[in-house]
Order: sequence, then structure tokens, then C-alpha cells
Amino acid sequence: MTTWTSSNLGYPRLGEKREWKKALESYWKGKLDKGSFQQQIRELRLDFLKKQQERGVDSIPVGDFSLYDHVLDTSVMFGLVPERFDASEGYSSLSTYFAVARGTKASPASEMTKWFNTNYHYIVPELQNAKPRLVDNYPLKAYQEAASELGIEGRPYLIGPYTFLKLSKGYEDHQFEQLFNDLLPLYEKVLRQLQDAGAKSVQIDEPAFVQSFPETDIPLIRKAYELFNREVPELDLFVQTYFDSVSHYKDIISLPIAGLGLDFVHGKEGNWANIQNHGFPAGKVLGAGVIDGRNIWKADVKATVAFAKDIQAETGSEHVEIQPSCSLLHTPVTTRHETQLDPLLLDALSFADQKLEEIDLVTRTLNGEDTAGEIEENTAQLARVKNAPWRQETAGNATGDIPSSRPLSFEERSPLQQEKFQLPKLPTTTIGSFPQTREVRVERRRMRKGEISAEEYETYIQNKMQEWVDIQEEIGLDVLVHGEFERTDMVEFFGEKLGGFAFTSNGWVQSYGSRCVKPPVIYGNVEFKEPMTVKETKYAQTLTEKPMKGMLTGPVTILNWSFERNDIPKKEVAFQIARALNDEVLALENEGIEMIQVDEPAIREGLPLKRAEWDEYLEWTVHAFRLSTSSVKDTTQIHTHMCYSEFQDMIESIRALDADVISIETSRSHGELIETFETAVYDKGIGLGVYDIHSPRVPDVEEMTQMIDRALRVLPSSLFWVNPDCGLKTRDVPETIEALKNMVRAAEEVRKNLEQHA
Ligand SMILES: Nc1nc2c(c(=O)[nH]1)N[C@@H](CNc1ccc(C(=O)N[C@@H](CCC(=O)N[C@@H](CCC(=O)N[C@@H](CCC(=O)O)C(=O)O)C(=O)O)C(=O)O)cc1)CN2
Ligand code: MET
Ligand SMILES: [Zn+2]
Repeated sequence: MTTWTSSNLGYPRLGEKREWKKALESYWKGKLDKGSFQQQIRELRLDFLKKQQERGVDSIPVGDFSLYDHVLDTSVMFGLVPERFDASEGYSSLSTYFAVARGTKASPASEMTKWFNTNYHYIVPELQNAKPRLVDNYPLKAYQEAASELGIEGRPYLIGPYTFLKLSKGYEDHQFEQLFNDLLPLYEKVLRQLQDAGAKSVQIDEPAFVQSFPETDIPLIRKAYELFNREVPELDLFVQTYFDSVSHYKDIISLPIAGLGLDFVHGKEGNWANIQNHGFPAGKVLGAGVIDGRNIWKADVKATVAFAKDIQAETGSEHVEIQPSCSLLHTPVTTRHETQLDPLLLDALSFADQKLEEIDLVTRTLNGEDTAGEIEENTAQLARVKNAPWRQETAGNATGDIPSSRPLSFEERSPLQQEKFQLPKLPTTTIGSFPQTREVRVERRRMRKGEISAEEYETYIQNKMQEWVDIQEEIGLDVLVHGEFERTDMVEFFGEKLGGFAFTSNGWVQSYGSRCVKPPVIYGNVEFKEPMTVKETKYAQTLTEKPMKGMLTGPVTILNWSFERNDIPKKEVAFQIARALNDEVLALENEGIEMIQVDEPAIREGLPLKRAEWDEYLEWTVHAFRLSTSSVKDTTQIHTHMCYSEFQDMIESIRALDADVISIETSRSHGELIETFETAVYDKGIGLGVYDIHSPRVPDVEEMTQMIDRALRVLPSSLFWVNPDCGLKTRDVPETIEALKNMVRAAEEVRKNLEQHA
């Protein structure tokens, strides 16, 4: 007799109408006092638990909620606050916590980077001189709160020691084992306190188990879980993996743990092969991640039930837990406020709350409950969607008519471009966006609500462009941008203008801290309808003699930061977007915009978690970029931009993009990227970001000249550009202007030095 239960792995923090974001931002601005802030947050936290309870989830995670980021919570819990931060109010005080996340005047924030292959960013733990100790047991507090306030017997959430250390920096490979050993007693203490408080099980997330990791780490992992199993025998250790199939599956399933959760959506083939080849140990709970936690399409409940039964039959498991494929942090909260969507499309969607209902339905069905009516309804809904007119279109993916390489090599076309643009050495520019102030957003909302006309809004945007062209001229930047004021977001904006996309009103997902994105939904074939950026860019160009850089989002980034359709291969969609962007690039060029940036920050984040799959991925992503950008004249300069990235291992693919200039985020990793160029050859235009734009802190001239000098030790000055790490949309106006002034002065100083030494 099989036991079927349900569990959730994490719930979105944002709230149905982004209440969490609003509370945080008001608190940071000093508009909400600490007491009210904590009260509001507590209500949200409890409400989220209640919503999961109401949806019948058997195992509800507690402690996955966070005030910024769950990795930062783990760091703070273990006292891993870098020394540069003032911890006088206590390591786990709000002021210290937010200082690490956001930086202060005195201390730059900790680095932030991508959470595996998602668009969520975590704060990277810094372990230089680390002396970890248990400062606060967050999961315990969360467990007790859920129990006393709501009577929920929650399952405390923890990031496992192996994954935590893998996500950290500030140590050499040979120190890994020592640091790991230092952490274990702390984990043991946390677990013991949970056991003493009556917790029955814990969720220990180890997504690092799905990455390609060295076999030599296995004894360490084994040692950790053996220790936990020995020291907290009453507590069921439920190890959770997601985003792909488990590497070294045989070793991982033999750990002394109570259960293992596997992703049967994003690691379906690999995990299926794993259980076929190696089975699943008797007596352990099998977590079956069968509901997609990364996308927003309604599940086929009937097929899911059948698949869960297949998994059970294959493994003979006595206890299977039906789960989402990963934490629901990566999906929007609920479809219930979506009123603008085509009803047929709305019918096809499932956000976090709906996914929990699907999990419940699947579980009840497996338990033999009569759910025939509900299943029938689900089947009918799916059929309606399948018959929708936009699902009938066959994929038009022919791109054979678009060139995917430029006629001249970089060496040949670069002098032609220089002759045309006449740029100084170390040209200065920015990445595209200028502050999206509250005023800009309010104006847009007024236009959308019909409170002002489209013309009034257009005039407002034109005035903004004028204002910022003047500012850029005044600062002395060499290549200007229009500022992206007309855009809500670099992906959503294009989604709204291209065919085949739909957009939600409340489909927000956390990107980092309080910042959210509203990924558009790709439901049909992507098509160019009309020029998307020409009007603004052309207008901005009339305001200046300097080159105005056109600004587009690249095909892979549009794809990766949207909810993708799941009925045709991803790369087909990328090529469709590439075709549309190629039309836009040519439309810009045709109107005299001859420097065009096509941003591709998401190429790196989308890299498969398993090395073996990299080549194939890089091949189609590079091809998509080249399809978008290769049709231009020799004298047209193509720029691209990437951020949050570790590029060490993909420099060759970056070269293969064949962009004339690339700008890359560098400074938040304190220049680590620069070291890459000591060995790698990069021989096209390149700007390594000279200042971190994620923090309100204004760097001084000296700091930036140092960054430039450091870069020039490994890159030729003839190819080097000076720019910030990324766009400036999240910054305030005064700090933006001040920082850019310092940046231009830094470039001037270094230029002067170069001339003296020439
Ligand atoms: N898609 C995507 N992914 C990305 C990035 C990115 O730019 N886009 N950048 C990297 C970092 N991530 C980021 C993600 C979001 C934001 C960001 O600034 N998001 C904004 C929302 C942007 C937006 O869509 N704004 C809308 C709606 C904003 C809004 O809340 N409007 C108010 C009215 C105005 C107000 O009260 O503020 C309302 O409707 O009530 C607009 O501008 O129109 C936010 O969270 O605040 C920045 C960086 C990596 N991933
Ligand atoms: C996340 S990359 C952002 C690039 C975009 N052009 C901007 O400046 O905002
Ligand atoms: Zn960027």
C-alpha cells in the first residue's frame, strides 16, 4: 500500500499585490517605522502559511520566507557577516542585515549573483576569515511561530551545508573541507534545537547536487549526513534537489536520510534514467517534483497522476510525496487578479496558489478519492486551450535567409567604424537605462488608466530624454543613450510590442531583494509587428551630435526572462525572436542609428547546470544573437552587454558573438573577472564595469581609476571602454549624476596617463 502525501518547497514572498515589496521599500525610505514594518511582515508571513494550509498541503515549509534573500539569512544565522559591516546592533539586526544586502556609505554591499539557472539573485556569502557560529536559529523561530499562531506543524527549511558552501566565495579549493567541517557542528545545533522543539522533519535544500560536482566531494557529503543522522535521530531529514537531475545519484540515494526530493520536470529524463538504473531505496520517502515550479502553464492532472504512478511502480516506493519541481518562489502568486487576459489564455495558466491546488488534486486522486469531476474539468480546460486559435499556428522558424555572420572580420570593420565615430581612447558610455523614478512610473500608470492621453505621455517621455541628453552632454560622456524611460522592463517592453506574447497585470516574481519582474508569457509564434524603439531613439538622436546608441534586448534574454511556451523547442522560439530583432536592428539602422546595443545578460544564467550540455546550448544561443545582429553595414557598431556573470568558462562563446563592443559587469565581484583576461584572449571592444550600480553608494574617482588601471594591465587600451556595471534604472538621480561625473573624470585621468606614457 503506497502512502501519497503532498508537500510544498517554498512559497513566493511578494504577496498578491506586492505587499512585501512595498513594506520593505517604505521601511528603507523611513516611511514605515520598525515596529509597523515588523508587524506587516509578520502578517504576510502568517498569511502565506495559511494559504498553503487552506490548499491542503501536508508538509508546509517554514523559514523559507525572507526579508531579502534566503542565502543571506543562512549567512547571518551562522554569523557570516563580512568584517567591513558595522554589526554593533547585533549580527542578526535589521540594520546589519540590510547593510550586507544593499551596502552603506562606508561599505560596499556583498556581491549578488544568479541562483542557479533562474532570474533570482542571491547574496553571495563571503568566507574570508570566517569564524562561523550560530547567531540565531531562524528555522526554529519559524517553526515555533507557525505552530503557536496557526497550529501548523511545519517543515523547517534550510539550505544544506554542501550547497551553502558551494554558493559562497572567499576561499581556495583546498580550504573547502575545513570550512565544511566548521559548518557541520552549527548545522547539528540548529537541527538538534529543532528536534528538541518537536519538529518531525526538515527540508534541507541541496540543489548543488544537480550540478556537475567532483566525486571526491562525496565522502564529505556522506560524513555530514551521517553526523546529522546520528545526532538528531528523531528528525526526518528530507533532502531536496531541483532544477535538474541528481549527479552521482547512486551515492546521494545511499545517504542516511529519510527522504529525497527529485525534479521530474526540469530533470525528467535524467532522474527517470536514475531511478531506472539504480532504483530508489526502500524505506525512504520519494519526493516527486511533478508540477512545474518554473513555468505558469496549467498541469495536465490526469497525465501527472499517471506519471506519479509510473514513478512509484518503477521504484516500488512505499511513500511518495507529490511536490512542485522546485520552490514556488519562481512563479507569480495567483491568477485571481488577472482580469485583462484573453479568457482562453487565462484558462491555461496556473500560478503558485493554483499549483498548490493541482498538487492537492493529484494527491487526493492518488489516494483514491473520487475526483473524477475535477479531473474532467481540468481535461476540458486543456482541450479548450489546445484548440485555441493561437495554438493551431505551426512554428515558422525558417531563418535561412538571414545572415548569421558579418561580411568583414572585427579587425577589418573596426577601423571603418573608428573613422566614422571618431571616438577618443577609453570611450565613456552607459548601459542604457537612467533612473526609473517614481514620477516616471506614476506618469505611465496615469497614461494606462487614461488619466493622461498617449500624446501627453509621449511628450513627457520626450522631455525626459531631452533632460538626460543634456545631463549626459554636461557630464561629457562620449556615447549617449536615450534612457529607456518608455520601458517598464527590458523584456516586458518588447513582449508588449511583439506578436505571440501576452502580459499579466500581477504576475510578479522576485528578482532580487524588493525588485520584481513581470515576465511576459510567450504563447504563440513570435513576430515583428512594427518598429519598437525607432521613434524614441531617433528623437533622442536629434538632440545631440554625439552617437546615440540604440538599445535592444537580445533574443536569448527575451526568451529566458519570459514564461516560455512548452509545446515547441526553446531554440525555435529564440530564432523566432532573433528574426524579429533583426527587423528592428535594420529599422534603426535605416533611420541613422548606427551604434546598436543588443543586451544578452541572460545567456550566462541559462547555461545548463550540467557541463555536458553546455556546447549545444551555447551553439544555439550564439547563433540566435548573430541572427539578430549580422545584417548590418560594416560601419554599424554592434554592442552587447552582460551582467551578474562568471564568464571565465565561456569567453570563447562571448568572442563568437562577434559584437564590436561588449560591456560586462565586473566591479561587484571586486574585479575577479579581470583575472580571467590574464590568460584568455579577448580582442574586440570591451568595457569592464567600473562601478557597482546595485548600491546607492557613489564611488570616488580614485576607486574607478584603479579599476580601469587594473583592467588595462590585461586588456589593450585601444579596445577598452569605460562604463558602469549595468543600467542605472534602479538608482536615484543625484547619485547617478555624481557617480557618472566621477567615472568620466576617472577615464580622463587614465587617458592623460596613457598619453604621458605613450
Ligand atoms: N526582466 C528582467 N530581469 C532582470 C533584469 C531586468 O531588468 N529585467 N535585470 C537584472 C536585475 N533585476 C532587476 C529586476 C527588476 C528591476 C526593477 O526595477 N523592477 C521594478 C519593476 C519594473 C516595472 O515593471 N515597473 C512598472 C510598474 C511599476 C509600479 O509598481 N507601478 C506602480 C505605480 C508607480 C509607483 O507607485 O511606484 C503601480 O502600478 O502601482 C512600470 O515602470 O510601469 C521594481 O521591482 O520596482 C530591476 C532589476 C536581472 N534580471
Ligand atoms: C540587466 S541588463 C540591463 C541592460 C539595460 N539596457 C539597462 O540598462 O537597464
Ligand atoms: Zn546588466
